[in-house]
Amino acid sequence: MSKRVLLIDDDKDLLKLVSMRLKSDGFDVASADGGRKGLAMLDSFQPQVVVTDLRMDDIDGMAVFEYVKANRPSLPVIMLTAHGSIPHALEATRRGAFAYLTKPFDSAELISEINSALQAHGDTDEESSDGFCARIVTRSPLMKEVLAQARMVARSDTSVLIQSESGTGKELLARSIHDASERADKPFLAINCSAVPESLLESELFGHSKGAFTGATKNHDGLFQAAYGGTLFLDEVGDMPLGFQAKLLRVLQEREVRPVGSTTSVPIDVRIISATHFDLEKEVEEQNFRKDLYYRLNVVQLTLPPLRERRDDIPLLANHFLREQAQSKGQNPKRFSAEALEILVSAAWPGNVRQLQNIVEQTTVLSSTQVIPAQLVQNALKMDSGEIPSFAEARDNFEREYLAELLNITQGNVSKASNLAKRNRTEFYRLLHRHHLDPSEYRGRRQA
Ligand SMILES: Nc1ncnc2c1ncn2[C@@H]1O[C@H](COP(=O)(O)OP(=O)(O)OP(=O)(O)O)[C@@H](O)[C@H]1O
Repeated sequence: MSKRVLLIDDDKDLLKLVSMRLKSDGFDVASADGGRKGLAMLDSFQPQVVVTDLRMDDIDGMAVFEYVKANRPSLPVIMLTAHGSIPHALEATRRGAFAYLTKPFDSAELISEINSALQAHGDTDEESSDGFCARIVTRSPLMKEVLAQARMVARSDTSVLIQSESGTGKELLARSIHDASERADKPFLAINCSAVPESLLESELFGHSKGAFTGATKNHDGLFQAAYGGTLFLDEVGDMPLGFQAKLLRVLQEREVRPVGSTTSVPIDVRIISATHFDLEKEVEEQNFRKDLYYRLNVVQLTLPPLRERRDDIPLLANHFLREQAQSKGQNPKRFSAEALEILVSAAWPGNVRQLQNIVEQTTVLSSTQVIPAQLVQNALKMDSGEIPSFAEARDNFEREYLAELLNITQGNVSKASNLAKRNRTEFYRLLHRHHLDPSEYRGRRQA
């Protein structure tokens, strides 16, 4: 596929000449004879490199660069400058422009800079063709398929369930769907159902009225009300306690909430996007998740592939995070050595994109040179490689050990064990089932 170059220069002759030269070299070129026209072509043409003259009458090259930097931070910009404006071009490269060339320049020189820019920026599209999910960096066909589905559902009000491994970008996708929907100018609010204790979920989501419980000193809008007109993202919905699932279902069916302690209901207007790293269908089969709620949440299901199934994205994402980090610190981006990149590309990535982001952050901070060496990457991956479980894994491990200990103490007596845990028997059985613990194996055992 030809690489797309957007050429902006108010010198029409030069525009024609350079455009011909780039086209004969296989580039797909769009040209604009002014900054304003150039910016207007960003969305329709989706360039992979922008080449812009610095001095122009309407919007100058510096303003073009600033606009691109703010709106398409990963799109490289090459500045063309006349001799007198070199200081401005230097300033632009200091602020993140990829390179500058002084007029008159040799076309071969420009082509070489364009190729370097493409290489340094992952040599690929960072966005899907219509600008949907501008923040989602990918070149993976698997991802593009998911994004195409997401783009279609964004337009409707359908409930979406995103079922994928931790760190694959579920929240980012949910936010992108919201941004591409008609609800974009209303709030996008998120709640992590596994991080909020059951006793607080109701007031967090539905709100409470003054005096509803000790400490409720004034009326409080829940997230359903606060997100009115917008989108509510229920993260880790698979962790929602069964008892609460029935309440949520009722709210979704009746499209109104009654804040805790209130006698009146309030209408709601939210789109629900939920996410889980569990196989929710299996949870339904094992009666850990309500079937009726599952069907209500899972009108459309999207699945993000784990990073190990889209290794082509790794250099792209690594460069993206390097640039993001440099930008936040107002520095020039560092880069990975070729060997370091190879290690990144072949790593296992159990924590997916979030883990890659952490590794990039760690190694950038620790590298004393602009080029991050392979050894640093290797060390960071080793340290990250599993002695420390993820929060979800640690919680699962704790639950399993806790339940096993209760069975051990009570020698497999489920009534006693559920009493100790202050859970009813049915729920306790479900927990045992989820962790594949069989009480009969503990009967008659001497306490360990
Ligand atoms: N394709 C991508 N392009 C750019 N950034 C990404 C991409 N995928 C994920 N990220 C970034 O990686 C981090 C993790 O993503 P996110 O929180 O959306 O994942 P998640 O699946 O919701 O994670 P968890 O399961 O841990 O809640 C975020 O900082 C997000 O911006």
